[in-house]
Amino acid sequence: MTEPHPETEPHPETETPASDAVAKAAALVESLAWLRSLRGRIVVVKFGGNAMVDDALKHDFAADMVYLREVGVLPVVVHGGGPQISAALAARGIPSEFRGGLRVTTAAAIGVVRDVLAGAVGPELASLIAAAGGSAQPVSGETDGLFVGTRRGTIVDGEEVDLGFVGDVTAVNPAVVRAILEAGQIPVVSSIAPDADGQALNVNADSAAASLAVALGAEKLVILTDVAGLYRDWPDRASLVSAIDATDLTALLPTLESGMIPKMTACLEAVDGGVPVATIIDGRIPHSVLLEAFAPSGTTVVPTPEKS
Ligand SMILES: Nc1ncnc2c1ncn2[C@@H]1O[C@H](COP(=O)(O)OP(=O)(O)O)[C@@H](O)[C@H]1O
Ligand SMILES: CC(=O)N[C@@H](CCC(=O)OP(=O)(O)O)C(=O)O
Repeated sequence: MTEPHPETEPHPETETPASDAVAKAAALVESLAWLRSLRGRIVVVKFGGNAMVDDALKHDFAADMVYLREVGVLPVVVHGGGPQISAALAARGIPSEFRGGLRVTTAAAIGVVRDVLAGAVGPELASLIAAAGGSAQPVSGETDGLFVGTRRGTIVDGEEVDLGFVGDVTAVNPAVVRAILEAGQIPVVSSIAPDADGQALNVNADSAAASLAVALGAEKLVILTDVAGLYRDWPDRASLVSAIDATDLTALLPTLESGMIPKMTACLEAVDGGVPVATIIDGRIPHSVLLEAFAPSGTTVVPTPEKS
């Protein structure tokens, strides 16, 4: 009797692969079209909501960014930090309130906002990406002219409200972000923008992500949040919007509340500025960014189709 050849004899345990292994292989094959469409393209990802304050979700997010970069997509992260800023202000006894989804930022608060975003949250996220096997570079909007901001207020119930040191990004010089991408790294951007006099302004991170996506000519803007997406008739859970075009969203914007106002305004700005698609996804789900790539979820905003 001849001895079985170790390299050609089937291993008894691998003769019938488990069905979950087959499903994994199928998912990899399925991801090919998506990979091809995004390879070499910039995807701006706004990291925020629950995913920012849950350690396991933070690690999953960092791993997703590393994965994207390894397969040739160019992720650029813009991070939020609302809960961390609120905690730091409270610890210092500095009052803080939101109007129209934006934080009223006093002279006492702006330094804390900058310390939390650019001094703590951004560097921590960059370290997590490094721990997940990637390479990331924290960069504040104040670095090398990345952002220039202009002060803004807001309208609440028809009344103009002064928000203090809060701004919109009105100019972007993405050279520093491009240099980080070219060095093979993942930029992690904090949403602080100096005005023309060098005064730091607090910019909502969704809004900063949209401005950056437009300036970089990104292929996609992805915004993580802590709901399943945009609800047309919040809080009616049956009213989740899976896709909406810019015209329809413009009409819906005045009916939105709180944090959804800057978020959906950001999506609109992105697609109006030439980004082909902006998506709000549920960051409470582990690996939400990768999952969205395989199986679209949340709310997708697209430009208004041209009439033929
Ligand atoms: N139409 C709506 N659809 C979805 N969420 C809404 C809507 N209107 C208000 N919200 C609220 O907005 C929140 C998201 O905004 P925010 O808390 O600022 O998000 P994040 O922390 O992810 O930046 C949701 O958790 C929800 O409570
Ligand atoms: C003007 C304004 O509201 N700025 C935000 C900046 C951080 C942010 O946008 O964080 P999230 O994405 O976690 O909400 C703030 O002070 O909370």
